[in-house]
Amino acid sequence: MPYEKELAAAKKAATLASLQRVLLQSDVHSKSDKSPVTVADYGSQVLVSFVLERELPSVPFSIVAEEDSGDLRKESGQDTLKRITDLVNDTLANDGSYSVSPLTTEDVLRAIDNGKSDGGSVGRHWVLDPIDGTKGFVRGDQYAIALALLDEGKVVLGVLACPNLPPTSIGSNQLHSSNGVGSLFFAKVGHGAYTQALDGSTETRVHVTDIENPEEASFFESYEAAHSSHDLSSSIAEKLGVKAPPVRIDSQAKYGALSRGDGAIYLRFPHRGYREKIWDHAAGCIVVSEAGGIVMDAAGNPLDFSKGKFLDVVAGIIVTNQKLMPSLLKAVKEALNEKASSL
Ligand SMILES: Nc1ncnc2c1ncn2[C@@H]1O[C@H](COP(=O)(O)O)[C@@H](O)[C@H]1OP(=O)(O)O
Ligand SMILES: [Mg+2]
Ligand SMILES: [Mg+2]
Ligand SMILES: [Mg+2]
Repeated sequence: MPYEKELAAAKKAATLASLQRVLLQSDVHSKSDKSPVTVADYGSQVLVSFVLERELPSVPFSIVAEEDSGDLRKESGQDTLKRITDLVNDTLANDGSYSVSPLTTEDVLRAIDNGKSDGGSVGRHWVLDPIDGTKGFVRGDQYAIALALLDEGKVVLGVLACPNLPPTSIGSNQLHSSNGVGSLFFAKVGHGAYTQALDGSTETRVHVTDIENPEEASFFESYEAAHSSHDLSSSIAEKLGVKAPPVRIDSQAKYGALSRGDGAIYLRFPHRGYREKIWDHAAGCIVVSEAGGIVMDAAGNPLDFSKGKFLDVVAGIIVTNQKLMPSLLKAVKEALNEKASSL
């Protein structure tokens, strides 16, 4: 079966990265674009790179990943580098699947730098967001480890590990895992989307909701208003006739929740000047598509992951089922036109 080994390796990598035990509020640093990064973001990138290299030793290796080692190579980054190295070694030792001598700080820097690839339309590239939704992670809310594989510019498999998303469906007031077990979602092109609890229970196939009436639909959007315009999504929801208030959660956990029918629509309208990255959508996009949903930009184009690390989308990203997409696109067009004429 195509991509079977790769999917098994990706599940193992994302699951291991989700087992890092960290003190949440500590170790938050600011990157040059002012967004936060934590010891766990780096640790997760190291663990995923380590597991993929171990599990797929014969394959040439390319990863397009969010984090880089620049700040950790500076004098001021030495403490953080040491903490990342300890965290990764603790996680590997607790898991026990790999008998290796502890990684050195050099090994850690090298593993982070494996993520330097530019991607593109030729060959195979892994696409990794080691912690997607860092702000959610720091708050103790939703976040995801998001890993996908591109082959000739197309997403062929994706895995989302969501440590704080309960394995049973969420309502708007039950967003947290009550027993501490999170959810894993995975999909391979042409083979459907599946979920299982992050502690390894049996897998079940997932489908997006088959709701046709927008009045029965609920929608997801970013928790952070700085990441996506809440005004625009409420205007779209109103035009469409959605009655329920928005369900705001961080990260690609939104794609996971949508793939199993917890909500019907995901609206994302980043503010002017922000460019979407492939690692923020590749895994979520294949999980939802294989669950029967559709992911498009606000002009109705499919997402193109073949152009390097950026996704050039028109205006925003919208996700829903086949039945609701035509009326959603119409509402989006109207809301965008209104916004343009009011400026
Ligand atoms: N100014 C911004 N606008 C939109 N998205 C952003 C912005 N800054 C960071 N992001 C990224 O948006 C995603 C989270 O979106 P949300 O949780 O709102 O759906 C994350 O990938 C986050 O990066 P990161 O991976 O560093 O957390
Ligand atoms: Mg980040
Ligand atoms: Mg992200
Ligand atoms: Mg991230």
